[in-house]
Order: sequence, then C-alpha cells, then structure tokens
Amino acid sequence: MISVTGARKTYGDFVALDGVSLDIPAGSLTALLGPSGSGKSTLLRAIAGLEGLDHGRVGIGGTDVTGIPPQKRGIGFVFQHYAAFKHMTVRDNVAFGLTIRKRPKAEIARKVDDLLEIVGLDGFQHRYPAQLSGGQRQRMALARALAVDPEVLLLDEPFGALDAKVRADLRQWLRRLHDEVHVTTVLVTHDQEEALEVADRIAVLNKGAIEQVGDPVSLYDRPANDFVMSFLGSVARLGGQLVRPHDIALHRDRERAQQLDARVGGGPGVLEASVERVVRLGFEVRVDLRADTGERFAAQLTRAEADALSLEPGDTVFAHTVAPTNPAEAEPALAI
Ligand SMILES: Nc1ncnc2c1ncn2[C@@H]1O[C@H](COP(=O)(O)OP(=O)(O)OP(=O)(O)O)[C@@H](O)[C@H]1O
Repeated sequence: MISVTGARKTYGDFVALDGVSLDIPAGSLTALLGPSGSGKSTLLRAIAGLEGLDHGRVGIGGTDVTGIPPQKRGIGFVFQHYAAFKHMTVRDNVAFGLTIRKRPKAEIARKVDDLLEIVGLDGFQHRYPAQLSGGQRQRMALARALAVDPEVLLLDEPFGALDAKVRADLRQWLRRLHDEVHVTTVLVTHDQEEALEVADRIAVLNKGAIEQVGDPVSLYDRPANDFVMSFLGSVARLGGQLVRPHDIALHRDRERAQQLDARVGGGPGVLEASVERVVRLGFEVRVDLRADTGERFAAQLTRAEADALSLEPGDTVFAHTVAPTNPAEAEPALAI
C-alpha cells in the first residue's frame, strides 16, 4: 500500500498540494485524475521522492519513505517523454537497471526476454530506440521500469504524447499488463476516459486537493459534487440541475412526460424545449435543444429512440430526467 498523509507543497505563494491524504491499496491500478495544474504530477513526484514536501508523509509498503531518496524507494517511474539511452539497443535499455545492479548475466537475459514478451516487444531487442514507434518506446519504458521488480510503478501521462488510436490500444494493453503483473500502479492522467477504462480506483484532484476517491462506477454514478460529475463525463444543465445527457428523455406529449417524470421524482421537472439540431453520432444521436427558458442543453438518445420520435429542427418536445444525477439527488438509486 502507498499512503500519503497531509501532503502539502507550495511553490512560492502557490499551493500545489493542499494537505492531501490518500491510501492506494497494494496491487491496485489507481488513477490520479484532474485538470491541468491540479497537482497530479506533484503528488506522483512526491510519492517517487522526486519532489520534497513542505509537510506530510509518504509510506510505501508499510515503511515511511519520506526522507528516503527515490532510488531507494523501490519504485519504477515512466514519464510522458521517455528518455531512452539512444546508443543502447532495446535489450540493453530494458536490462539497464539490472546491469548496474550487477545481477548475473543469465538472470538478466531471462528477465529481459520475459519482459520483452510481456510488453509485446520480443523480436525488437536489437533495435535502437530511434527505430521504434512512440507507442513501442513507451512499452520499452514500462519494461525497463518493471525490470528491477519495483514495489510500485508510477506513470506520469505515459501515453500523453501519442495519437488517439495508439493511446486507446495502449490503455487496454496497460490494463492487461497490470492484470498479469499486479504491481501497485499509480497513473497520472487528465483524460477521464483513460481513467474510467484502465483504473480500478480513481482519485479526482482539483486545485491541489482530492475531491473524491472511489472505483470508476461509483464515481460516475455517485459523484460527490458538481466538479467530479462534470469532470467524469459530459453534463447538461437542466432546470438548474446537472444531469448526464443520456439521462434525459424526450417526449412529444407533455402528459406522458409528466407521468414518467412523476415516477422518477427528484428531477428538475418537465421542460418544454425546441429542437435545434439532431446529430447522428454512430449508434447514438445527440439532440441539441433550447428550453422555453432560453437555456440550451443536449440530450443523448439511442438511434431507436430518436427514430421513434423522428425529430426535426423546430419541433417541440418535453424533456425530463430519467435518473437525476445531480450529486445531491444521487442517492438512493432510482428505479423507473
Ligand atoms: N517547479 C515548480 N515551480 C513552480 N510551480 C510549479 C512547479 N511545479 C509545478 N508547479 C505548479 O504547481 C501546479 C501543479 O502542477 P502539477 O504538475 O502537479 O499539475 P498537474 O495536475 O500534473 O498538471 P498537468 O496535467 O498540466 O501536468 C501547477 O500550477 C504548476 O504550475
């Protein structure tokens, strides 16, 4: 387990970490998620020992490592831009940590072969870093970080510099890798999709403080506040409440909308709105609406729902929520 207690870090007048306490369970893949400047990297670097804290403590595996230098903390670290040794082959890069620890040659060879297979780079061992793609280089970086059997693996936006498709592939790959090696992993990301897809726990940071910690499903379904809700997915403001666009139902008939809305309860009520645009997004359809109050919002429907309504710009509809997800209304779960 990694435990951070009362971590405070300032840069001049600026408070980068404002008394953060966080327990990261052993064997978990925990994401530190938050907007730019929220303190994610500072927290990760404090865990690594690359950044000293003004106050607070860091423990790894039951040992207080607060005053211990990074190289003695049992960590592997991968940055967004991995600084590989350009003059060394993939094999030598991965072996580096073991070579400087003077491990027996046979052990190094076996370990490096295993790791290259795990990260899908067997066959690439004699290449140089410049002969790899960005995604392959980051996988090499992970193999190198894992080579010394770290107690924890710290990843700072490891796929941040890669294009969307490669990022998506590597996310799935990282999840599979973690399921295989189970090393306690902390991943810094500002991408909520990445956190929701890969992590088993997410800590949401904002302005140097933790807003909420939990598993992806409970964070998404029961966000503690508007910040967490907005950060974990798109939201629409309906009658003063934040709701998810796919939790908005549309009807042509006001009475029908009122009946269904009464069954759900707790929502902002039924809003009359006119359709401004209907946008097909593959399986889903986004309907841009303008309420009679002037408020603009979007509803996300399935294609079947949209077809049944056959909406055109200018049509009048009646909108209500099927599951008010405003944080204050989120409990208990509502059935309709
Ligand atoms: N060495 C430094 N000197 C001064 N300010 C710093 C320093 N390092 C970080 N900061 C500031 O501390 C805040 C938190 O930085 P941090 O890198 O932890 O944020 P982040 O959440 O990781 O953001 P990003 O996703 O943009 O990297 C930022 O406002 C940053 O400008």
